[in-house]
Amino acid sequence: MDEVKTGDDTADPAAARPQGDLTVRTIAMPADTNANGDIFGGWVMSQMDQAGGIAGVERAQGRVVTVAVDGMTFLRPVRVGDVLCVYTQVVGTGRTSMRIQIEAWARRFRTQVREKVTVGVFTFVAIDDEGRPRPIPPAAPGLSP
Ligand SMILES: CC(=O)SCCNC(=O)CCNC(=O)[C@H](O)C(C)(C)COP(=O)(O)OP(=O)(O)OC[C@H]1O[C@@H](n2cnc3c(N)ncnc32)[C@H](O)[C@@H]1OP(=O)(O)O
Repeated sequence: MDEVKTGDDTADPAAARPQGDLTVRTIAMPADTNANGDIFGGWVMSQMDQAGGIAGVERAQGRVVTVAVDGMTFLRPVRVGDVLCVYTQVVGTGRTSMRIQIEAWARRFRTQVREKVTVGVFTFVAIDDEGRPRPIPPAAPGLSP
């Protein structure tokens, strides 16, 4: 699989910046809370899956499905009123599959404070109209991988 290196911003959290393109931006609502009053991890994963799907469709120029999720880490809770911003970056492609690094950041309610809340690498497979894997087309010039 062709892979690209991604930035490691763990050394200096104060200097941390989202990696990738802003793909989904949405607000966390009361209906998405768990018994603790925080937002369900499943809701955050769903937003990440949708963002990965958008990035995957763009890269694969057609339908894709999620086949695997690796290294999902919930770093901080998301709270009602936070703006969830999901960033995506294609970090590797195989014949029919793509690995997309996805970061979710929360802009805290009524502040400009931004925190990384969840990260994971999702694998999507390009599929044809019958749901069978199809080859990923070559990347557009200047884009990698
Ligand atoms: C169940 C759900 O609703 S989950 C949510 C939505 N997702 C889905 O519905 C997807 C359900 N799964 C499927 O339809 C099928 O498994 C498919 C179409 C994704 C893959 O079909 P398969 O017959 O397994 O295809 P195949 O074995 O050729 O693998 C296709 C690619 O996926 C990759 N792949 C398959 N399984 C995995 C896995 N668990 N992890 C990472 N990559 C995988 C293969 O390495 C291959 O990549 P490559 O062509 O780049 O080398």
